[in-house]
Amino acid sequence: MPPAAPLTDGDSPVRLYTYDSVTQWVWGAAVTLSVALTRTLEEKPRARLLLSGGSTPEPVYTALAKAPLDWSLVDVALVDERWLMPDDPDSNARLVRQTLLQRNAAGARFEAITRAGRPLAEAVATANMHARSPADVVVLGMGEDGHTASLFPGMRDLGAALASPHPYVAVDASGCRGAGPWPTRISLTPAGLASAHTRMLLIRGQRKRELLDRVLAGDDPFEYPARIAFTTPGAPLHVHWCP
Ligand SMILES: O=C1O[C@H](COP(=O)(O)O)[C@@H](O)[C@H](O)[C@H]1O
Repeated sequence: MPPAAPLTDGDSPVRLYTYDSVTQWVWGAAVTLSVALTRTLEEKPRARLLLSGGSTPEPVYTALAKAPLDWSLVDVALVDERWLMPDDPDSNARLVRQTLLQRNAAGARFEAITRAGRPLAEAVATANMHARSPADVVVLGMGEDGHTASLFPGMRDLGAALASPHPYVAVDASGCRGAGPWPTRISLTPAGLASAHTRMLLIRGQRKRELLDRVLAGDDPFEYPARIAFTTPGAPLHVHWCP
């Protein structure tokens, strides 16, 4: 099924695609990602795909796993990770393994950020080393507090993360409700997002639709860090939403 037509015009830094049903949203987003990866592989020997975690993207990743790509040429990495081992049920690595890295996509190369016995600083350094290959396609999410990746409003080191020249940083989101029981995290930064030629934001539900309107009404990332998705110079942001 082809993606729904964007609601915003072609010059806007944000293109909004709305779907009537979850099924349409899943397939619209999955087809868009599959096309973006196919086009990348027409231009480059390998494609680099960065994926968010959380609860929203699961069915899209499951659908994308069926895409008829040469997945052995796709490097899959994470937008962010909680300071949990990659087999922890609450880790973003586990989500990606159980949903995307199946079926046709089982042959993709996956880089988890955390590994048993590896300290936080080393995990960040390794993520930054992998990120020397710039991201091509990035899938972002947005929490109900307006966070994206692991950049939370009110987070004490948010300024440093936003200004970092490095693609990944360690963050301490203690006291940020949206971080749940996992305050220590590793996050993509605007510097890490900038290279991607395809940026997608996957959101569902009326609350996030209303939040999106507030996010799009300004440009201060300290209020809503999700604004980096469209204020970071580079590619336009494709927002895929359904009720
Ligand atoms: O904690 C996280 O939350 C966001 C949003 O997740 P959702 O459950 O509201 O969809 C996610 O994008 C991020 O990768 C994750 O670490």
